[in-house]
Amino acid sequence: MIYTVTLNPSIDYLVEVESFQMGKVNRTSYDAKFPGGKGINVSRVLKRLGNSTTALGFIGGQTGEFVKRFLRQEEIFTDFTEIAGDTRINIKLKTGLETEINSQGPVISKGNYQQLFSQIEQLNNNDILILSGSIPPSVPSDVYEAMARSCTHNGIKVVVDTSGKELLNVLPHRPFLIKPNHHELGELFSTEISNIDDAREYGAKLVEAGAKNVIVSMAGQGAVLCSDGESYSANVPKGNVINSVGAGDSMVAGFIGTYERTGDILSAFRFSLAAGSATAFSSDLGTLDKIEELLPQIAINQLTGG
Ligand SMILES: Nc1ncnc2c1ncn2[C@@H]1O[C@H](COP(=O)(O)OP(=O)(O)OP(=O)(O)O)[C@@H](O)[C@H]1O
Ligand SMILES: O=P(O)(O)OC[C@@]1(O)O[C@H](CO)[C@@H](O)[C@@H]1O
Repeated sequence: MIYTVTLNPSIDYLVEVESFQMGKVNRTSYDAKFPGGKGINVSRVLKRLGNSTTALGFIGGQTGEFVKRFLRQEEIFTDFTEIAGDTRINIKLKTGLETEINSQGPVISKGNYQQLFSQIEQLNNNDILILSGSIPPSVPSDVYEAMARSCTHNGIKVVVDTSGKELLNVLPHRPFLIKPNHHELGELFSTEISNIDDAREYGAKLVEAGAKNVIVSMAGQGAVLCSDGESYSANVPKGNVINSVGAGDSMVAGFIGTYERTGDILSAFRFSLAAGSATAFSSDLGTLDKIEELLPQIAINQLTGG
């Protein structure tokens, strides 16, 4: 079974405003609510690909009920830890530009944290654990490191999609996949990643530091996969970007879902690009039909130099 962990789920409130005026009353031309949080997005895309997942994490209040109901309607298994506070609401404002306002979210008690941690300790070695998204201020900042340590000891594949120190600290525990975008990769090394060669060079450093597979996503410029002495690039398909929320999560889902079905890293990489772009070209997460339509446009090239 694939388990996703979302420490800080959300309702994503998508608001479209034409001719937005700062400091004025604006009226929406479109609005919609979706369950959000990176792990939950990964679960939703994996379901569309035909992979079964259980979504774990902290959930509470009426907003949490909305998230659970929505996931139930999509027939996604959940085993959330119920908390006293309300699941947050994140605003995704589309005005021509995309502006996001992500709330801090509710306080997580020590008891809540221990409850989630003991669920993780019960996973077994056929399972895959996907740890995705920001860590709420009330949760120990080494939570991903601690979960990764516990799982890799038990032979469980761990995927981590986060940034900064939290990402660096999981590397010694040999995560199966990490997926920094090029900005996040640059921040790790205090440099700028502006092309495929830079992404290959610095992605390979993360493999040396312990990651088995590293996908560096570069938005419209494509992506690079580094794994065990080899690296590959892939292009993105052509299309109209209307929503980047969840595009990175869709890449993680596309990679893991395909890897679980085929065991083939390159097919997984190709599918991950198609899934990311299918979401970027849709108002919600990309559908399987959309992903399959985009797949033929994606070519993989082996890169020289590691
Ligand atoms: N201009 C574009 N054309 C086609 N696909 C795109 C474009 N921009 C983003 N994508 C798709 O979205 C994926 C993820 O983009 P990006 O590198 O910005 O990752 P991210 O920062 O993790 O995403 P997110 O916006 O979800 O945080 C890309 O690999 C690609 O598949
Ligand atoms: O605040 P975090 O946890 O960093 O990110 C949360 C979030 O922006 O990430 C998802 C898209 O990747 C959204 O569904 C959600 O609102």
